[in-house]
Amino acid sequence: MNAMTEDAPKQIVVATQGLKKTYFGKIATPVLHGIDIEIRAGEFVAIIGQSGSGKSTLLNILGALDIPTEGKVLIDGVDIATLTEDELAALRNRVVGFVFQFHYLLSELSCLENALTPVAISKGEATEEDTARVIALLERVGLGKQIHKYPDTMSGGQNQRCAIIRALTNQPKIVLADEPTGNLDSRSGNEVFNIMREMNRENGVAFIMVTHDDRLAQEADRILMIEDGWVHEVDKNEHRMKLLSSLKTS
Ligand SMILES: Nc1ncnc2c1ncn2[C@@H]1O[C@H](COP(=O)(O)OP(=O)(O)OP(=O)(O)O)[C@@H](O)[C@H]1O
Repeated sequence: MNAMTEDAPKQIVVATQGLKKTYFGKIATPVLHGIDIEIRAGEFVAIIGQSGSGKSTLLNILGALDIPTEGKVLIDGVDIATLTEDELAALRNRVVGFVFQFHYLLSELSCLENALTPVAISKGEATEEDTARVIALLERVGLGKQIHKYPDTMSGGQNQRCAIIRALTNQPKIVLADEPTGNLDSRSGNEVFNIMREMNRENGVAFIMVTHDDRLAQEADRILMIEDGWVHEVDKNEHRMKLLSSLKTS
């Protein structure tokens, strides 16, 4: 590889331009006022901000689970407003993986069957190759002995690790994780985070993670903060200093 290709900026996998979101209920709630962000292949980005600031709203829009009131969302270079419902569902299934605070594994399926569901949805049936690949991923995250177990016989951390592999099964370009460690004790939370970071580094999948945990945010490549409806990039050195002083006083 020559220096030019090494320095070439990575592909933008998700971007927003002038993104606004208002919820219209009895009263209108403006949440996002005009967001321009770009996330590149292989980046690990943390989204932080106070409760109610709009983190989940932004993440849901980035994954095309919700639509903006104004502005553009480009997923893998495609302006999603130009797609039909079916095209959007196909793009989402091919390019985006999701991890939520609660694992949402299906209780009647084993760990392996749960992890294979995105393949089953896109292809109808998993091939032997798919199954072997997903078993290898489950083994990679320490679930080799759990593959035939059901969610209610696995720990919270094991279920969340299975949910992460499910998000990676279709070899997406982006994984969106909404407080993936929020329901776990700190040890399991750290394990789950480390697995996401390893998967990000090994497979070059971009991760966008909403978190309330400033220690985990500090481990990301970039930190974006939502404040008063706007997003700004947080200087990681300043964030580290604040984190250290809060740890000293706590
Ligand atoms: N479906 C909805 N209808 C109306 N208002 C909504 C809806 N969903 C979210 N909101 C409001 O939008 C704002 C942002 O919510 P959002 O869940 O995105 O915040 P958040 O930063 O993820 O919060 P938290 O950290 O508590 O999970 C909040 O004021 C919330 O009450």
